[in-house]
Amino acid sequence: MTKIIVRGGQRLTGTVRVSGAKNAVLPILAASLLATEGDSVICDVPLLDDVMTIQNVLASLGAQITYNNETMRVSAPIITSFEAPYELIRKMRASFLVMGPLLARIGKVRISLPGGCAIGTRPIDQHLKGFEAMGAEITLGQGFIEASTPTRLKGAKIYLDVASVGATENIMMAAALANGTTTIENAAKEPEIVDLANYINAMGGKVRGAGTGMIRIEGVERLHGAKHNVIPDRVEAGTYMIAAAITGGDVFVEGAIADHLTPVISKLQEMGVDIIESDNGIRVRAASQLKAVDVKTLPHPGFPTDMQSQMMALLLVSEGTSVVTETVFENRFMHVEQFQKMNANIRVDGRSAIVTGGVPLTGAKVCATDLRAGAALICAALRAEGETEVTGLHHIDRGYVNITGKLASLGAQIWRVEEEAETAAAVNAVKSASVSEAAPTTYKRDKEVAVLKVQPTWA
Ligand SMILES: CC(=O)N[C@H]1[C@@H](OP(=O)(O)OP(=O)(O)OC[C@H]2O[C@@H](n3ccc(=O)[nH]c3=O)[C@H](O)[C@@H]2O)O[C@H](CO)[C@@H](O)[C@@H]1O
Ligand SMILES: C=C(OP(=O)(O)O)C(=O)O
Repeated sequence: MTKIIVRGGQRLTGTVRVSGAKNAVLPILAASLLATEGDSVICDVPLLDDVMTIQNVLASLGAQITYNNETMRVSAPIITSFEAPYELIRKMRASFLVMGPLLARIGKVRISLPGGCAIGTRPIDQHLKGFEAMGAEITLGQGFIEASTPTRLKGAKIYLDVASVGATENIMMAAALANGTTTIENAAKEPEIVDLANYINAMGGKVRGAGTGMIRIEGVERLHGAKHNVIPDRVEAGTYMIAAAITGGDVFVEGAIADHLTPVISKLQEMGVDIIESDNGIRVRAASQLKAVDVKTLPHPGFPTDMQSQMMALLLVSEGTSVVTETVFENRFMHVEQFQKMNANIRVDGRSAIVTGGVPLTGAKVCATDLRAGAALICAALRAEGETEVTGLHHIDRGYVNITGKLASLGAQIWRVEEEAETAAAVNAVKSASVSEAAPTTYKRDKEVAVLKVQPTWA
């Protein structure tokens, strides 16, 4: 079985560079479907399994895509299908974000209910409510959603019952080409929403207020391709900050934007970690003895749920008792059972986990139950006595570029063992190579000859 092996006890030092943000690049690539003319050139695109999945989704809909040197070029003058392939949509939550662009661009879409990390029921009612308010007719059945609109979508006033990141993004993209103005109230405020709005505006869109709870989108008739640099991944940055702190290390997280990490930084400071912010990154210096703190996850600018499990790893080695409360997803404590295999003292009580810190962690065989759980287990393993084997790597590969190589460069004793020796050579070469060395890849649809142009019904 493919696994990561960590031998704990090394203090991390040095510099680690943060890649482009997964949760920003995925909606941005979906939004590139909105451009009827010109190529989009997206820079700082991380080499992640989720990025491969979204580019395959785009290719299946008719987009032409190349990827080289962390730059993805997307051209979608013709949309050839209104049906997003089930086997891709079920892999990843963000693939559902093609629904808004397809509805806006061609007025028709058939898509399955999305997959993604199994951290809760993750309904999509707020996305659908938004599209319906804009005039889409939606039918659901047998795990599929079909939506269509006989005319261009209409601008609407939409209030989200929950400040959903995905619903805000999907509606924002649909509204960009709608007839009239859309307002999204109780919109999500995450930095990834702002990045998407900046990209849509670079394409000729008119989005105002992104980053606040009220976003106003004036629809335009057409959008064009644009060049855009993806923001650095705040969750990846936060993960390396925790990795540094848990080993009592001294690490410069290059590219991390402190403004995007305010709640994480402030919790680390409360625990006694020294944080030095600068224009091009964040330096993390940790004492060997840290204090317990309570943490409650909330939508941005609250403490991010995507950092909850990594923070729990750090609390395991801090003096005192902490209460970690998860309010965003109802099933995001699956890492607790895995931590317990490493001798952690944690008790779950409803939406809270009570962590008794300071108990020595020991290496164990553990499994990544979701993406961030996997990262958190690696963090804990860096501190644990002895060797830890982490399996379930398909989760980690969705969201971390070369995590073993990056941690090893900081002095961690960590390596990846592939299932079969032959695949090891190939996979490691791709994962560890700087992306600039990777050959450009062109993704094309299988049936290039049978191009079916899907015209909007109102064209
Ligand atoms: C690809 C991506 O960007 N993923 C992120 C995105 O996921 P995602 O966009 O799926 O998360 P949401 O913000 O939509 O979910 C937040 C909460 O709202 C609920 N909800 C959501 C939509 C809806 O229609 N109805 C509803 O009830 C969800 O079940 C959840 O309890 O934001 C999450 C919250 O910061 C992060 O953990 C994910 O990493
Ligand atoms: C939950 C996450 O991703 P997704 O929404 O794609 O499942 C995550 O990035 O931590």
